[in-house]
Amino acid sequence: MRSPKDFFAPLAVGAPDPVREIPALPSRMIHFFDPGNEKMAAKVPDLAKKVDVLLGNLEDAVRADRKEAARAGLVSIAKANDFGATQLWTRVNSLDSPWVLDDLTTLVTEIGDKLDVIMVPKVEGAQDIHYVDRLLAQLEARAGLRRPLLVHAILETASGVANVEEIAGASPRMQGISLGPADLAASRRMKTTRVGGGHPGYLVRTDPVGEDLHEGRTTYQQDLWHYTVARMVDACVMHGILPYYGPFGDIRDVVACEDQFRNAFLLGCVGTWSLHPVQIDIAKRVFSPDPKDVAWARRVIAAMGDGTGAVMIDGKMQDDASFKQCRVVAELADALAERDPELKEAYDEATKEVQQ
Ligand SMILES: CC(=O)SCCNC(=O)CCNC(=O)[C@H](O)C(C)(C)COP(=O)(O)OP(=O)(O)OC[C@H]1O[C@@H](n2cnc3c(N)ncnc32)[C@H](O)[C@@H]1OP(=O)(O)O
Ligand SMILES: O=CC(=O)O
Ligand SMILES: [Mg+2]
Repeated sequence: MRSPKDFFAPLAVGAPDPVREIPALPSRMIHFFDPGNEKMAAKVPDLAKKVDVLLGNLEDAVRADRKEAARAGLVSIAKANDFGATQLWTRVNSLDSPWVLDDLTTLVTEIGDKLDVIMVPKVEGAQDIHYVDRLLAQLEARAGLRRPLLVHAILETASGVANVEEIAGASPRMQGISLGPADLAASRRMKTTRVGGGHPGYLVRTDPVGEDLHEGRTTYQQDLWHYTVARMVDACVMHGILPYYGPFGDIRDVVACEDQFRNAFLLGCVGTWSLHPVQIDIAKRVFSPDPKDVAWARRVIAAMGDGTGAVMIDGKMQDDASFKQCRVVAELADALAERDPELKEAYDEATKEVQQ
């Protein structure tokens, strides 16, 4: 184990100093595209204006015989475009694959100055992050990078879930963790065949009302991902990094997609993945706090002064704890408003209405 004293020392001579704090940049949607797919690649400059994060995906969903085209495509897209405030991430192939070494070597040396975060799939434990950490330091030194690349882990194996706290704290590069429900379901041998979302068979039923065990009993579908998302959020917060929901594969079902995203938002996630352009606006809507909630939060903060004591607002008791919740909402709204003039207007408008 590294000594805490050495945690923020570079892992290779000439590599940049690790960051001490993970920047809380807007990342409501991490938009996946296949950089080797010409149609998708052509949409990237436009999409960059609409999303917080663009992610060039090299792993699953890219055919084995297209891996090299995807990698080369990402290099040329990154070189040809300036994405402004939109972050550029990549998802490399898994650490046991024949492609990952070339993914990391090529991307860091060719476009390391353009990339913000490297997403690592199928992370099993801290050892996987340690491997990537040292390799990135060596490559950063070779490329002469002045800013360290950050690392994002996908939580998609049973052992990854069992080790999630140590993964979250394995390196100062750790930026965040996303739930990977599809691979996680396979790893756990869950009996589902979907990419994220619920399942009608996972339910609870009210007690019987009479002799007939079928009559008058309501069922409620339960969330398959509640435990994992909640555990992931705690691990991330404990280590000062950011939690995300992952993919929702039923592209047509925009309603259930919004529900799944909102559950994750309410539980503490800061964003999600968008797999198709239709999911971008859903993520934006869900992961930007509602103007009414922002107005309420600002009102509570104003009424609470230094944040101690208790006050009554519209019949509801507010104290230090609700003040802190309101600050989470208000600070997120302020950060998003800085980037999005429409949101700023909506938040300020709702705040004015509450003050009148
Ligand atoms: C479990 C996991 O690992 S999830 C993460 C890995 N998976 C992915 O990254 C999947 C990314 N998304 C996709 O590959 C595609 O969206 C698919 C295969 C799901 C659907 O693609 P299509 O059948 O082409 O969808 P559709 O016909 O609705 O697309 C409409 C247009 O949007 C484009 N488009 C679709 N998805 C994307 C995207 N993610 N980014 C940019 N453009 C896209 C299509 O190329 C098409 O362009 P066109 O109008 O010029 O023909
Ligand atoms: O990579 C994502 C997943 O759900 O698997
Ligand atoms: Mg996966």
